[in-house]
Amino acid sequence: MITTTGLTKVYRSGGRDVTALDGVDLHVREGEVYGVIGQSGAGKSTLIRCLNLLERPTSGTVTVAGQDLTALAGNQKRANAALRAARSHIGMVFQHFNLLSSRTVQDNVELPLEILKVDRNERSRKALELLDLVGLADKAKAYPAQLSGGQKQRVGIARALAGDPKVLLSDEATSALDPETTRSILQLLRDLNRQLGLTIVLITHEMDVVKTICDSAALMKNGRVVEQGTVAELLATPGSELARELFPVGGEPSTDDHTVVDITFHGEAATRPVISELARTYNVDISILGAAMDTVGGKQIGRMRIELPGRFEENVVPIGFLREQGLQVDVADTVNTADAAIPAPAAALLEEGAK
Ligand SMILES: Nc1ncnc2c1ncn2[C@@H]1O[C@H](COP(=O)(O)OP(=O)(O)OP(=O)(O)O)[C@@H](O)[C@H]1O
Repeated sequence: MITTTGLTKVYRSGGRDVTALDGVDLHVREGEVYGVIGQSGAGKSTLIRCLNLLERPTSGTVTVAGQDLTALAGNQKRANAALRAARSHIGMVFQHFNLLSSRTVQDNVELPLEILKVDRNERSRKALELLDLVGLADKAKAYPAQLSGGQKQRVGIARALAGDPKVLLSDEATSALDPETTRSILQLLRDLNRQLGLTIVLITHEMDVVKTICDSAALMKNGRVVEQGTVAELLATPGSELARELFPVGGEPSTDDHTVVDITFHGEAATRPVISELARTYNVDISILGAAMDTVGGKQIGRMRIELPGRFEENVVPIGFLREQGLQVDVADTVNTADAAIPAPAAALLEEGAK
């Protein structure tokens, strides 16, 4: 639904160039909720603003629903009209709602339809339908100042849906809201995604948001996407920073003379009793140091940190067994760095063990 290739944005600021986006290749599938996460200054806002050409990229392309928006962006009147038409199929929700205080809730939702020159009766019908969809049918005549933060964001979402968008972009839509209201807005976004088949790209700095509603995620650092994929793919990627943040497992190893292993369960492997099989097959005592299980997109996913007696060299075969079960297995390099990917020599030994 959305593809960017080599997307680059350089700002000229105070006589020097700031590269906010540095060759971003993004792939968002139709109907998914896609989270972009990263620290302040990573380039998230710039990216989302480039997706609907609110910000004009310095180079690279943005294609939404098969249409190359960057090709439409020109200075001629016709190009602008084409871009406006394409943009009407991309809704946007903002952190601070951006409602007009002098307009009623209904009139705020009608605004994009006025710009699209939809007639008065149709505008009114559509706005009331959308307010009903976001649970605010009784607030049509209220003014933004009379609403709570969560209600304001519901109006912002209804307004974003006015042009029947295929894509909804959300720029930190829940950052200004308390945890309870955040949950209800995320639930609303999830419901809209399912009911309307809406593709949603949301940017956030909160891992919990990604965990609650995202099917896929990308991690941004210094204007680059350093990891991206479905949650299951990320979990299956050795050393994935996103996977580690999504499913942190704590637990300190007891002594140096043990091997600490982080196991990621997803798909069919999540439902099999692999730990007890391991203990029985190899007659080994296993300590569980930490674990986190969750349901993501209706599938059980989790991580577990276990400790096996003996050094790594003595555990090559049991670890090989775990990998044969289709589990993602990361062996701690040394004590307290158990989240590290399998170190190269260890990986070589594991392959030996598997033979
Ligand atoms: N209009 C601008 N002019 C100059 N530099 C800018 C402009 N907008 C953003 N930048 C710079 O581009 C980089 C990326 O900023 P951006 O706002 O996209 O990051 P972000 O990840 O969204 O951060 P935050 O979470 O704090 O909003 C930063 O170094 C920022 O200072």
